[in-house]
Amino acid sequence: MSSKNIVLHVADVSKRFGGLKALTDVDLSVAEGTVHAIIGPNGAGKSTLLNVCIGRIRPDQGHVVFAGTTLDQQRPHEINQLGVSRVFQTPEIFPDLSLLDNVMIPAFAKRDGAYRFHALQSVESESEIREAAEFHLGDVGLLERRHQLAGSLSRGDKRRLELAMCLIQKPKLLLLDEPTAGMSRHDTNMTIELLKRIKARGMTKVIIEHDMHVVFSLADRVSVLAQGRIIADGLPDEVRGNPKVKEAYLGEAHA
Ligand SMILES: Nc1ncnc2c1ncn2[C@@H]1O[C@H](COP(=O)(O)OP(=O)(O)OP(=O)(O)O)[C@@H](O)[C@H]1O
Repeated sequence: MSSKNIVLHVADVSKRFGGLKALTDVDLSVAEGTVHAIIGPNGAGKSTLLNVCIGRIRPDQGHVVFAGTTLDQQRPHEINQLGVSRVFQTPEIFPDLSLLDNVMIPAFAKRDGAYRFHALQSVESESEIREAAEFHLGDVGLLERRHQLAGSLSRGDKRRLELAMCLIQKPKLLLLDEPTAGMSRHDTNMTIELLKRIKARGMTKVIIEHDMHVVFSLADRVSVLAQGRIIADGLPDEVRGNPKVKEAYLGEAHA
């Protein structure tokens, strides 16, 4: 690991679901300003690990430390307020509200600590938030559709909307669970370009991704999970050539 500041440290985390060991002794360090990809076959524990990082799942053992704060007792909205945002596999949007309202709500939440739409803010700050929402809708290519209802979007567009909902919070750490799932190749490439632009803004990202084109276009470092354990961790080219990684994926192909 480089000498850069570690912004996220997963230390010795284990999680069982009944008899199933979803995560076993997982250690992971994410350096500030980098894109860290987590890859692995289906059922490897990637989403569980992400959910541990945002406080949705409590580990049976181990800790997660974000920017010097141990997250053991923190609830999801408190972790969000510390500067962690996430894009889920299934977009969590407000289908009956416009795209613009969807992107404005998390900005109020970040500031006020709750999902209140008309909170105690002045009209001026509301107009600033609207401007920021329009900027981030532009970021994800949805500005022209800002007055449309979010429920009318395709699955790929809902994921881009959710990304804008994260970006407006200006997170220190952005966690992305398969950000290009359900997208056409064109939209996938647009998302890669967008994530590269965000990288230039210095935001640290952890990305779970099945699409190796996305992983190798973006990642500075790759960790590989298989059956709940980290089996490889390193630079993308090192991981690509690792025989254990090939075996884990071949095992899946032959399953
Ligand atoms: N809430 C739960 N209760 C019981 N088992 C669960 C739960 N969540 C996940 N699992 C199991 O834990 C294991 C890891 O699941 P997880 O979703 O973290 O894997 P993944 O690597 O994200 O898979 P995929 O790539 O298919 O999304 C799987 O065997 C899954 O069935």
